[in-house]
Amino acid sequence: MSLSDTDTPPEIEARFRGRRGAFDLDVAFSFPARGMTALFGPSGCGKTTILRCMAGLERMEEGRLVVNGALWQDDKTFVPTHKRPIGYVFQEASLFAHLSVRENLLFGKRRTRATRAGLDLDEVVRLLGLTDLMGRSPLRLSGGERQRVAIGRAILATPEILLMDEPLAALDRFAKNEILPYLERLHEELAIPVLFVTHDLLEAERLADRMVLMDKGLVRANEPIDELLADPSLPLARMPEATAVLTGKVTDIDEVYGLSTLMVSGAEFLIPGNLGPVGSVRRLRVAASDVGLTRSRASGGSSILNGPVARITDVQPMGDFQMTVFLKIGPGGRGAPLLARITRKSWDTLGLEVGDLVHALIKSAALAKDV
Ligand SMILES: Nc1ncnc2c1ncn2[C@@H]1O[C@H](COP(=O)(O)OP(=O)(O)OP(=O)(O)O)[C@@H](O)[C@H]1O
Repeated sequence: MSLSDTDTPPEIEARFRGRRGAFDLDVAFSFPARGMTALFGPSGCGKTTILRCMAGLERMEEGRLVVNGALWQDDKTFVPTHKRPIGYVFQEASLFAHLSVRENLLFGKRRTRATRAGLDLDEVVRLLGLTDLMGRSPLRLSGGERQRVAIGRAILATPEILLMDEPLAALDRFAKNEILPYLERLHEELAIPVLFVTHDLLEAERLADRMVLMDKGLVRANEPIDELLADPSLPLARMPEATAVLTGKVTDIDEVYGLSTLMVSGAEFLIPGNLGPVGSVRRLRVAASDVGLTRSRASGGSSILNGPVARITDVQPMGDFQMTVFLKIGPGGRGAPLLARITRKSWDTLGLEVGDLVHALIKSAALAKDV
């Protein structure tokens, strides 16, 4: 029975075990063959090694890799790199200096296999904003522009999976901010699954649907990003900059007040600015430190527009004086996860307990940051 005969959506299944010098890698994880998955963890935890194993650039003592039902590696099989339909984007774009941007992009396209329909050149050029660069030499591009071309070239080869190894790491913050919106757009429109390595949490929060969290050669967690960031058993929610991501659909634009309504699991949010056409999917990052809690919302008594009902699912001390409160939005407490950072005094004064329903007050300015 082929995968298409079952209800199981296509996925990528990887298992690699072996030693490099003093470093032991022992990972087994799978992720859906759609959307963006971040491979996240501290320096030296094995992220690049995993990507290289997936590309067939390295072969571990034990390995198994299945991509969309096709076996690329097991005890007996090892599909060589040049036969793997992958796109690989490195930290530094390696473009052909003697070719124009257009020729570099078409070089990717020439390798296109006929089996899988992908984006055509015009779509890639539009998505990555390359129109004005097409005739230029890569030597006359900024780092961010070069990286956009490298990503475009990789996509035009219509791979089964796009592997990106810290594609933004070589860029300064300004260039990163310039390229991130293009990647967000790609995220919306690209059918090819992307596995990208990063140790920048902000990148993962903005782009990833899922995160594989690594530590010392092991996978510590592999979950949808919204759940992972707010998982009380993992370290990310305990960091000072702990942040939740909320994904929702734009349901209304109020031109008079300049507010967009975003329908998130469990509540509607009013977001300053025009978030784009009704129906589009948008993501909000909400820092725990931008969320306060109250038991009741006195009518008309607050400038805060967003105070959805949420249930407290867990609480952890953060140092001596603060608490991290874990919430699920909605009266049933089953909606999107959210985090709040409040003082221990407020926790005690309000007499809060796990299981309580509260209002999570979110500053509008905090919601307007990325959009
Ligand atoms: N061929 C090798 N021989 C010896 N040690 C190796 C070899 N390849 C990788 N290592 C070691 O394996 C560990 C994991 O390396 P890897 O590059 O995968 O980490 P990483 O998580 O991608 O790190 P970074 O975020 O710094 O790029 C490191 O300690 C590295 O020194």
